[in-house]
Amino acid sequence: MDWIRVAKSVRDLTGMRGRLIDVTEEELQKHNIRATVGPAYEVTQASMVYNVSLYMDFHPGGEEELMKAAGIYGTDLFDQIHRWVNYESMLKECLVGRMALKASTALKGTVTHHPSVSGL
Ligand code: HEM
Repeated sequence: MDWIRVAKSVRDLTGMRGRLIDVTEEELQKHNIRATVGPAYEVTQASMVYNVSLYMDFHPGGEEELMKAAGIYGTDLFDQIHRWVNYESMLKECLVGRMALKASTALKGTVTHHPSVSGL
């Protein structure tokens, strides 16, 4: 069966029962391995987070390549290889949520190192 048919036929592909979540940095990093039951997450453009566990076996570039972007912000790698690929449509059923914005992310490298706010 091809990927599109699989994606359409599997009920609750992400295991999230249709719920979308805000994925924290910590949560994303936990999913950097391919688990048999648990998901491997991948982030692409617009900070969407996808569960690519099932797609893994269908990726024309292979599992090893796809796993390079698991658990991290994978957009740059993705774009270097195939900017033209319509991941949004291909992975529609695999969407887990969006990256949660952390207050400290915006401050990283600047205010966080200031002695008066070092507790951040
Ligand atoms: C996250 C979602 C991704 C999707 C939906 C996806 C999808 C695809 C598709 C549709 C192709 C075939 C393109 C064509 O023949 O024109 C492809 C090929 C390929 N992908 Fe991905 N990809 C993803 C991520 C990645 C990442 C992160 C990497 C590398 C780090 C990667 C590496 C490759 C390589 C090397 C090929 C070429 C295989 C070949 O032509 O022999 N892909 N991918």
